[in-house]
Amino acid sequence: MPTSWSDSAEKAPAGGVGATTRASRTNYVPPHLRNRPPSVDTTSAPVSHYGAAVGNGHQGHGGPNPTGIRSGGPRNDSSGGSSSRGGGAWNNRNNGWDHGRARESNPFQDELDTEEAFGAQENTGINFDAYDDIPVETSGKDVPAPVNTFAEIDLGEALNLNIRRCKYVKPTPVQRYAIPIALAGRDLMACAQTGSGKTAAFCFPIISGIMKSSQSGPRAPRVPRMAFPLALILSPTRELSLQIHEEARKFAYQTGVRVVVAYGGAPINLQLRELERGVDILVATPGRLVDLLERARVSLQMIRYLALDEADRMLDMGFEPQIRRIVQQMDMPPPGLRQTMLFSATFPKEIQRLAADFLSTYVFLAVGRVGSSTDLIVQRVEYVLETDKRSHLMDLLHAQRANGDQGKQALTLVFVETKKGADALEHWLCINGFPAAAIHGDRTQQEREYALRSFKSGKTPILVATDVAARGLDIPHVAHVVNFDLPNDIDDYVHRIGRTGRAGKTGLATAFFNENNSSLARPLADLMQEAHQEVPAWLSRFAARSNFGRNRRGGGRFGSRDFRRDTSFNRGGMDSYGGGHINNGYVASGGYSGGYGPTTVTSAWD
Ligand SMILES: Nc1ncnc2c1ncn2[C@@H]1O[C@H](COP(=O)(O)OP(=O)(O)OP(=O)(O)O)[C@@H](O)[C@H]1O
Repeated sequence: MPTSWSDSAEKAPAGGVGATTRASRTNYVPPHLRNRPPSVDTTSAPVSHYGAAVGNGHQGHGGPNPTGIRSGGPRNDSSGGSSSRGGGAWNNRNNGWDHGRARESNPFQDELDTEEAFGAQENTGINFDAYDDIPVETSGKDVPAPVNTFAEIDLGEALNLNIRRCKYVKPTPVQRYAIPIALAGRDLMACAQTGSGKTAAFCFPIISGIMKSSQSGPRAPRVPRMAFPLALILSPTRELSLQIHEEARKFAYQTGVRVVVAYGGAPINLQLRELERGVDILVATPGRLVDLLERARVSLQMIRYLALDEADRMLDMGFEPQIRRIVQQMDMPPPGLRQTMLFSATFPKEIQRLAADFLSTYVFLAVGRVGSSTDLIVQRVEYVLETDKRSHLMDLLHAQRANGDQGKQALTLVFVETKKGADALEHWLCINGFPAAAIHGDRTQQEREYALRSFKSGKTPILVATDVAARGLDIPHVAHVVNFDLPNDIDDYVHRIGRTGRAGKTGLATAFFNENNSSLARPLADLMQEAHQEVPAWLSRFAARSNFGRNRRGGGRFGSRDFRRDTSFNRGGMDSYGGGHINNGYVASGGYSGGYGPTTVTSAWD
């Protein structure tokens, strides 16, 4: 085992300039140098500022490494790396890639700006003590063993350096399990609690896989103005796609793997231009991707990795037809020929059943909630009549302000049911002296992004949101989530409160409950109990009266359980299910039940 992962990354300078020239770096041939005729190359092998040797005469491709040829298809990009601001002219052999990388904008800069805005830099590392007793369950055939450190995984030096730049010292539980599974080429359905690092869990293997396979794989056809990404990451909202893109750019910084984002509400021409410059990993929302496919500007025939973030949401009634279209009815290779990874904090069994269509002999991974990060969120439920909600919220905000919690560092996210309700509450808060912004599907994309920026920076420390902001968004310093209107579905509640208490930090979630929320009483009481929260007596009485939602989540200690464990399912026979394994002393109960109703599609979702 290597001494320490940190040891190796530590020695590299922060900017990467002058970093090592070790062979692992030379394998990857950046997009714009692939499939070029051998004629114009230099005879020497200049070493790039970043350690990647380029311009060697071998077959006209990069590097002194004789195997450093990637046949993965034409990449008309000049910028190199993942930045949209990369430079250099296309086919600029002498300084193209190197030059492009040198000009790759630093994706870590925005983070520095945010840290500055919030004053003293916080420890951004995960509080790993909070994860020590986390139950983990895997099922499927021949599940690869988990790792304890990044050092145990061969992710490649450039990626390791970026992990260190991200200040990730140890992998989170989902990363410990998911990364080796994905690196082994296995399909994966992973259910892990909110804020536990799922993005990196699917990005690392994709980036590493693309880097390592640069010398193998089939050639993409040469079709003018058509992009052939190797990996596709789909997410349900524009903001989440943007966030994944930002994260992936950091992980891919100076690796030569180029990440492009395409999402609705933004000018398509800019996105087309980015695609024309070459793309290895495409992060997209389904609607915009369908548009690009219909315009024949993107082909999925080279896809080797497909990741669905918030996969249960992507496969519910709202998105499923579009996802089927993209994954099954276009030119994407079928399961088995591509690697598919589905991630979410919640995975209803109906959705698991649907998802199985997209997977081949997959591993199911569940990282439990009890004794895990959801415990970091203190959950309170208060009985509040509809007519009293505003004054109740005002009391909360005044108390926060009096306690000094509403300082620059404490952000409050308030969830409401409707877009109109969001507008009205934002207005009311502002005229009552609480700077607020709002985000929902009727706002223009510019307005949405502005609201999010203003919230993140602390300029408007309150954000009123519909469910468009419920999933995936990783906003540091959100100290309080208020469910002004509770959702109808307990899984939506899980995602909403997960906007606080992220990466091992603590958070507070307050819900306003009244008769209108009766159907949520039982699953909410169950969830709170599981997470060791105090359940008010009146809520238990509501729950006892209610027949709704019994075992709604069906996951017991986990966000969900592998539906293949159901006896009914097993009778049907599925050869890919190879039994299960539970860690940390938790024993499989076996007897969990389904009971999921149809997934609710909230009106406010974009
Ligand atoms: N190994 C790690 N060490 C320290 N911080 C990490 C690590 N992995 C991820 N993080 C940080 O944890 C935070 C949450 O990660 P991420 O957004 O991927 O969570 P998630 O599981 O996708 O959450 P959600 O279910 O809400 O989408 C991010 O700020 C990320 O940078």
